[in-house]
Amino acid sequence: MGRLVEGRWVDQWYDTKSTGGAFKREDAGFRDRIEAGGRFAPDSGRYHLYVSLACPWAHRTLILRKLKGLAPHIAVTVVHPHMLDQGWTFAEPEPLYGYQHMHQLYTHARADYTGRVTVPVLWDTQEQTIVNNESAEIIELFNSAFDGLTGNTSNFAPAGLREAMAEINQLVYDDVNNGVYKAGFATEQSVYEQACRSLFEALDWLEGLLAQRRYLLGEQVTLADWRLFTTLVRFDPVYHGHFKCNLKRLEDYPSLLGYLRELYQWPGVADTVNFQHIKQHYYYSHDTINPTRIVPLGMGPDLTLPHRRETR
Ligand SMILES: N[C@@H](CCC(=O)N[C@@H](CS)C(=O)NCC(=O)O)C(=O)O
Repeated sequence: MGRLVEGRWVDQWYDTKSTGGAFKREDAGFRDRIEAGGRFAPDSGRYHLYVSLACPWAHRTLILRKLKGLAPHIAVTVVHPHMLDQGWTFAEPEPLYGYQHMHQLYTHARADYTGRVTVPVLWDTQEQTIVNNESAEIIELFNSAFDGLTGNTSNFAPAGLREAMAEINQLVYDDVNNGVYKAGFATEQSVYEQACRSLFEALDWLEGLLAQRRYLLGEQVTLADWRLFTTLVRFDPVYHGHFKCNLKRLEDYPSLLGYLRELYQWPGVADTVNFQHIKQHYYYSHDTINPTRIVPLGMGPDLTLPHRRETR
C-alpha cells in the first residue's frame, strides 16, 4: 500500500510515528458536486463509479446507487480485494483506459497529485477527471442530483432531519465508522485502548437508542442508517478479530443485530454485500496486522433470519 507524492507512487504504510501511534485519516482530494447547469451536470452514462466491495466507505455509494435507481445510469468497476504494494488494482484492466492500478486514474485526473489513493471514486468520462472521492458527499449527490433523470424521488436526507442527522453522523463517524480503524491501526497500547473503549461506548448508546426507535432518526431510514450499516455488517466477521474490537460482538447487541438484519434485508441491499471480498481484503492486505494472511473462517451472524423490528 502507498500514496502518490507529486504524481509519483510511493509504497508506504500509514505513518503513525508522527502522531504518537494514532491513525489519522487524510481528507479526500476531489470535492466537486453534480448539479444541473454546473460543470458536472447530471446525465445518464456520463459518470463511472470505482469501488472496492470490501470498503465500508465505498459500500455506502453502492447502496445509494441501488436504492436510487442509478444502476442503469452509473456503471461500476470493482477493484481486486487485495490492496498490496501498488495499492488498489484491477483484476482485469479497467474499462475506460485499460489501467491496472487505481493510482493511474488519480494521476490521469491530476498529474501532480499528492495524497492517498482511495475508493470510492466518482469519475466523469466527459472531462476525464474525478468529480468526488469522498463517500459522504457522493451519497448526498446520489440522493438527489439525478432525480430528474431517474424519477426516483425517495429522499434519505429530508430537510427536517438534516440537523439531527449531522449530529448523529459525527458521533457514528468518529467512534464507529472511523473508530474501528483507529483501534485497528493504532500502534500504541493506550491509543488502541481509548479508541476501543470509545467505540463500545458508542455501540452501547446506539443499542439503547435502537431499542426505542426503529431507525437512527425515528420512523424513516436516512443516510445516517446506511452509513452505520456498512460498519455493522463488517463487525463480527472482521473488526472484532482483525481490528481487535473485541469487548463484545455485534451478536451480543439484540437491537443492533435486529437493525442490521432489517437493513440487510432491505430490497437490493444484500446484493451490495460481498463477504468474500470483505474478509479477503482486510485479512490479506494488512501485512503489519496479519502477516500470515490467514483468513479466519467465521462469517458473523446469519443476516437472513427474521429481524423482528416491526414493533419498534
Ligand atoms: N474519506 C474517504 C475515505 C475512503 C477510504 O479511506 N477508503 C479506503 C478503503 S476502505 C482506501 O481506499 N484506503 C486506501 C489508502 O488509504 O491508501 C471516503 O469516505 O470516501
